[in-house]
Amino acid sequence: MVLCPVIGKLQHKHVVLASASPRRQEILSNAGLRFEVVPSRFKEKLRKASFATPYAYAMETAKQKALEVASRMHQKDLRAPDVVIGADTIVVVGAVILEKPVDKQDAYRMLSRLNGKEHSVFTGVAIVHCCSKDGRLDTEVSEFYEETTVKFSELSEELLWEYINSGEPMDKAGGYGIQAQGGMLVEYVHGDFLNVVGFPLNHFCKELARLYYPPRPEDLHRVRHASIPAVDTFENLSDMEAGGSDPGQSAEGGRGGQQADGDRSQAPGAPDAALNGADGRPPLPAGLLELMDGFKASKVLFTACKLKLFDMLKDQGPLKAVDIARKLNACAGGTEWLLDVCVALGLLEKTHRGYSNTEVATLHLASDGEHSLQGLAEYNDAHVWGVFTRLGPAVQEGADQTRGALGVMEEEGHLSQSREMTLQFMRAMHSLSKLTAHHVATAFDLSRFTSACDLGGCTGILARELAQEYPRLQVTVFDLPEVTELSGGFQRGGRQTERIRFVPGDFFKDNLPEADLYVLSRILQDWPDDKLHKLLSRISSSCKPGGGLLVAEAAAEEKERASRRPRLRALSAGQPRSPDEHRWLLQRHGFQDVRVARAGDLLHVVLGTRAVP
Ligand SMILES: Cc1cn([C@@H]2O[C@H](COP(=O)(O)OP(=O)(O)OP(=O)(O)O)[C@@H](O)[C@H]2O)c(=O)[nH]c1=O
Repeated sequence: MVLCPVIGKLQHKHVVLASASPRRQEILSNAGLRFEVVPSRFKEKLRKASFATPYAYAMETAKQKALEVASRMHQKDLRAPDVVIGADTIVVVGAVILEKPVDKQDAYRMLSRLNGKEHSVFTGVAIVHCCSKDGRLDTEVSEFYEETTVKFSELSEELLWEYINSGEPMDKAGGYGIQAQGGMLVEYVHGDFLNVVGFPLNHFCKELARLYYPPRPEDLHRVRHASIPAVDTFENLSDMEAGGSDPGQSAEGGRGGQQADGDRSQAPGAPDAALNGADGRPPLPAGLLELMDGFKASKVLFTACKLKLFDMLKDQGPLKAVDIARKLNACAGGTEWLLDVCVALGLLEKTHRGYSNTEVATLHLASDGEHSLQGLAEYNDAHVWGVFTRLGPAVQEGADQTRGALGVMEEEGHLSQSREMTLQFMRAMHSLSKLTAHHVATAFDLSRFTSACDLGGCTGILARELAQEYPRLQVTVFDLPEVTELSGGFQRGGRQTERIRFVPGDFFKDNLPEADLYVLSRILQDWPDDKLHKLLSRISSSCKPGGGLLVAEAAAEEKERASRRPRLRALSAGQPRSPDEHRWLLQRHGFQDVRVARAGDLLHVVLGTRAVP
């Protein structure tokens, strides 16, 4: 019996599972799918370091597995199957990717790494639609991934070896099988269990639904409308009809989809195949409509954050609209309207019990979480929003282009503002740095340094990460007095904070604190060339031969420089520089052995060693 109608869509197709994994076969046949098994011969040997994220690696491996089977079958019979499914499961702990152990020692190394800790299990899936044209194989690939968090209990050596000797770990990523005896090692699982076992069935069905059941405009859920005049054009349905409001996608950025970099919105001119009329009319310009409405979605997000909606639902959800309105002291109709739009944007979920946060909202939009981006939302609403309303005049009148079309930076730094504005800016930087600090601190091995000075280190998030990562390191955070004065409010306890001190000063005017390693994280892009050279030359004079300079900036490889996020940021903060430009800048200021590394999805990091002058 096929429970899920979308699986039925594959019933009359020749479907091939390009996998030798008995678990994948079982999961898919239990779901009612009929398929042939043709294990892939693709060797899992892609260079992991060349992928920005572990899931990009898993998706690419899954794709290559499926494509290898499709082309082998096509070569053999000059006929390809209709659909080939490939999958790859990896276990990720810290920055390390674990696949299947090669022997018992390897299994022991893997299980010891996982012992007592949380890790992620990613399965990348590729669904390849094949068709033979004039003896040639044409393929269309849809790919996605699913992440599940698993925590292992503290396990004794004896138990680990007993488990290894059972033989179970050997054909399983990370060296364990959660569905069998390995389940005894696991304290908790967050997310799709079957994803850990080897195949994310639920996400697979959603992907099939996306492919086989494109939404008809009349089926799309209309947002009920109370009266909030500034954004009332929501009623015209363009968000919905444009297909821009798939909850999981809009809120979670890079999850799933064809692109691994998170920038998966459709290009404005690209036709939306799902809505393309067969009657010769031009296709609906879905990407364009989505662009036109982008500002409304941002404002909804900012407003909900400002009302502390996500905090309320984190602690008290699910709640009915009337109760939320009462607690907010707001109009019931307007509140319900806002809540429904948040549901459409993937920020909230609605059930018969009321509204509750989605996972992404609890993680990133409640104010107290370790990964909260509330500060960034608040700053964008209070400051950046207003700046962008001046884009038209700025373009016409011509602002200082090296500082971005908007030329928003003040002469001597953007913090010469009110205390509240400074705090808002600090909260925004704090939110963002929490996402990136670990990647910056670990992009290179910095253990040879014993003292570091983070110039413009703001609330000390990166300093904390450095101190945590390098137990010998003393870290100075050097920032403007108005910043260091307020930084106390951002400190959390912890042993490493004893090795962090805050020193007030202006890096253009005051003596820089002594250090073996100077750090500039997201500083250089804010300054025009003259200021940048002044700053680098001051660092170069303070840095002793053998000392280091670490620069972290927005990832701006050539191909990414044309992409959306850096371009938009460039409007208010100037053009991002590429890793090669940073390498050249460091060399020009007396640093040698300059190395470049990627730090997570958002930044690249450059490290140079001060040469003897
Ligand atoms: C974490 C975990 C993994 N696995 C198995 O680990 C293999 C991963 O390896 P792969 O490279 O993705 O697949 P494969 O087995 O080599 O098959 P193929 O698709 O032919 O490459 C798959 O089997 C999965 O079930 C479990 O059975 N239970 C678990 O808890």
